[in-house]
Amino acid sequence: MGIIPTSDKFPLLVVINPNSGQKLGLQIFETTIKPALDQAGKSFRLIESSSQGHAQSYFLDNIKPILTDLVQSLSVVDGATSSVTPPTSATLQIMVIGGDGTVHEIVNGILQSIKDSPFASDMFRPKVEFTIIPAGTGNAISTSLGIKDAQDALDRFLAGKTVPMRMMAVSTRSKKDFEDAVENQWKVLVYTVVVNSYGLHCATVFDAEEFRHLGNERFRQAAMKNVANLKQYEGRLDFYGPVQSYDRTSRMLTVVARLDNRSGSTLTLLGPFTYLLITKQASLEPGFTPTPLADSSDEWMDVLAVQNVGQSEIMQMFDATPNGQHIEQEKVEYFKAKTIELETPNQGRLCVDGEFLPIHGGSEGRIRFEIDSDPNTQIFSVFV
Ligand SMILES: Nc1ncnc2c1ncn2[C@@H]1O[C@H](COP(=O)(O)OP(=O)(O)OP(=O)(O)O)[C@@H](O)[C@H]1O
Repeated sequence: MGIIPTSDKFPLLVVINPNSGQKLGLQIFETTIKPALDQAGKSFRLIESSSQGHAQSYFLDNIKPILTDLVQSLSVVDGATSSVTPPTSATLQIMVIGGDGTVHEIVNGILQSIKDSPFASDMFRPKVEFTIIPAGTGNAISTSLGIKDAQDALDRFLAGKTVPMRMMAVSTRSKKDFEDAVENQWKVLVYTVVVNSYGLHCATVFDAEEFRHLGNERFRQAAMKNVANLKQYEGRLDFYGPVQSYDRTSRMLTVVARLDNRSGSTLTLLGPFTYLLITKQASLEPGFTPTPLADSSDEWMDVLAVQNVGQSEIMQMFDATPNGQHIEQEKVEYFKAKTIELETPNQGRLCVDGEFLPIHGGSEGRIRFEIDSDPNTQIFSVFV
């Protein structure tokens, strides 16, 4: 199913998740978004997600025909020879009325479809510009960009300035590739735009599903449940290549490792971890800024690590997260890195943008996190 442009401008794709957050997506569209788009003369096509995974499968199935139509609408026809010159790039605009989970699904649907295909190559590479109308629960991406509400997001879209929205690639190795020591054995399982977590945060997100009816409060309820029954999560974190660390004395990031040396790790944290985040966003919800130095556009992943602490240290950390002051606390470690591997001795669970991945344990079950630098996947930007 393709899209026939209704004008010389290709339509904006408006993806609504009616189930996000307080379920206000359709109302926000009708009262705030549609009148403004109509007034601006901006044509659009509405895509309403009907179930979990629908936005991802929609883009997996439809992004190639959509890009084909987009390219056709931009191709230049030579009047004399009738030859057609297709563009080497094309910009697709997607407005999401929903939360981070919907953005995550769209990104993964698009990349699953076009990666390693002629739709993302040196000959042709699309650009995808997101406008995120915050209608979810956490709205981490919007909150981190300082977007206050739907009207603010809309105003930024109409103003037209974008910045790159970089992703993290989460990879594993198959048992066979690991045993055969196959070169380039890492396979990307998923791309994440918000956060990968292990330990207390992951357990909290997992348990928060049962409190979904409580809105944002569900994370607090689930966190308190897990703090009351605090566990330590065994594992080691190996950093490769350049690493920066937050230095509490100078209150600055300092270089720990400069080399892009992939032969050995440049820093190791031996755990066990109470709390571990690897993220691209400063805030995960309004009033919760665990990685205040994160920038969704830069070439780093921000790491917040708290190793083997008790309830009082964790509560002290939570108390200081609204303004990011927890990074001054002794037990809180903060890094910026480009390639990280997590190895756990036993099976475990990883949270990737609100979804869950099993960790198989042992060195063959290592999970790699990388700030993705492939130009064929770094195609996303966001209006700011
Ligand atoms: N029509 C639908 N009914 C039920 N669930 C849906 C529907 N459409 C999408 N979903 C699922 O809703 C989930 C949550 O979506 P989303 O992330 O947009 O909102 P949120 O969880 O409230 O916000 P945030 O991720 O910002 O905290 C996603 O996993 C998505 O797959």
